[in-house]
Amino acid sequence: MPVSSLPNVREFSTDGVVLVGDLSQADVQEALSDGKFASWIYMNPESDANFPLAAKSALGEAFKQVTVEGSTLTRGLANALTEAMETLPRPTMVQCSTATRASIAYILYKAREKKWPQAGALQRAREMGLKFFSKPPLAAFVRDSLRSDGLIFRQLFDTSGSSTYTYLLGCPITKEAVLIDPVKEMVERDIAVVDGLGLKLKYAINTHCHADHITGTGDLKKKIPGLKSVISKASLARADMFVEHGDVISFGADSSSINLEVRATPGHTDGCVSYVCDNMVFTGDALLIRGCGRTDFQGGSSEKLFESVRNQLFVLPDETLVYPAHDYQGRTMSTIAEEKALNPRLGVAKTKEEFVEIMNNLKLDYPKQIDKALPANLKCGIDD
Ligand SMILES: N[C@@H](CCC(=O)N[C@@H](CSS)C(=O)NCC(=O)O)C(=O)O
Repeated sequence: MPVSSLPNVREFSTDGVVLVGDLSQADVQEALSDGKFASWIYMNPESDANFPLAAKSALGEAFKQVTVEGSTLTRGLANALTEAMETLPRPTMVQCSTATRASIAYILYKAREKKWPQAGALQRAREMGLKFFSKPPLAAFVRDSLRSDGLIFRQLFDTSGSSTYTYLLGCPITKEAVLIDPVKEMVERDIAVVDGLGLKLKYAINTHCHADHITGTGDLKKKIPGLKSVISKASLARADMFVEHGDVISFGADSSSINLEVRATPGHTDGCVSYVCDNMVFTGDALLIRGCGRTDFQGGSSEKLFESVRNQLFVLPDETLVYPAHDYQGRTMSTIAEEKALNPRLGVAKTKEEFVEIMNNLKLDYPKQIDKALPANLKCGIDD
């Protein structure tokens, strides 16, 4: 009998992982035949009537029983499941009553392997149709397990005039930290916040080559030896490290590293990227609160921006927190659900044609600092 005919079966052949529900003893024997499975994880207690005794006897150390039920849903359990998935030989069978809890083991393992932040992992789990979403306590367990425990986070505002938000993210264990979109005029403030929290800056990251202010990256690099600047390759700006869609910037402790997933979100400029971290997305000027970045200079394209927001940002879980690079009305954050419903330019009710029409008629003044900001930012914020 092929594995595909087992009850509630879900095969991830490239990972050598099969998720399955309760099996008859005959199915267990069949699954073990010809060495089809080199390891097995069973998620019900040993007392369960369907306990696959034959698998335990045949596989010895490669058989792991890990009870996944209400009272055991802790970070310790998530770590044990992930470790079992990482270390057991392939192919491995992951079994529970209906393959619902088994899907938890799979997403925890894939998120660690691919360094997906929580929001990115949950998006992919949804796209894969993993069954744990059908049980709210299990979905909550997965969400909590994928959070970056104790992540340090500060939102800092440019009071010198550009209304830019700079974001500080830090690891509570190693104290490594990154700044997203620092502003030249606010560098002393940023350093004071970093020092005050006992953090060590590793990366100064830009979402794009800004036109309205000079990045603080160059000055930060002068003051903090070893600090690396980061920007997208497509921005054509100077930096120590270039990122592209799909890259992950990691910092913090190995065991619980903090991951920033890079998503290309061109349209405001061709080199715009957004960074997904934990349950947040830092959207730069691609998606603003109830708005979006203008598309009338720096290679801007309304069509591209529409695709970027719809295909890279609105696919994130609804509860993902949106942190933009600017707000001109004192708003600090939004969510993907809010922007999908309420963004007057590109909420889901708007077509691409309507969006392009809106963008063609914004009639915004050019940013006051554009003539000095653009050349400086192409050189990592060095103003000469
Ligand atoms: N008045 C400001 C510039 C305001 C502006 O154009 N903001 C940009 C982002 S910075 S290039 C934008 O895309 N705005 C979209 C919008 O709808 O406001 C200045 O002079 O700096």
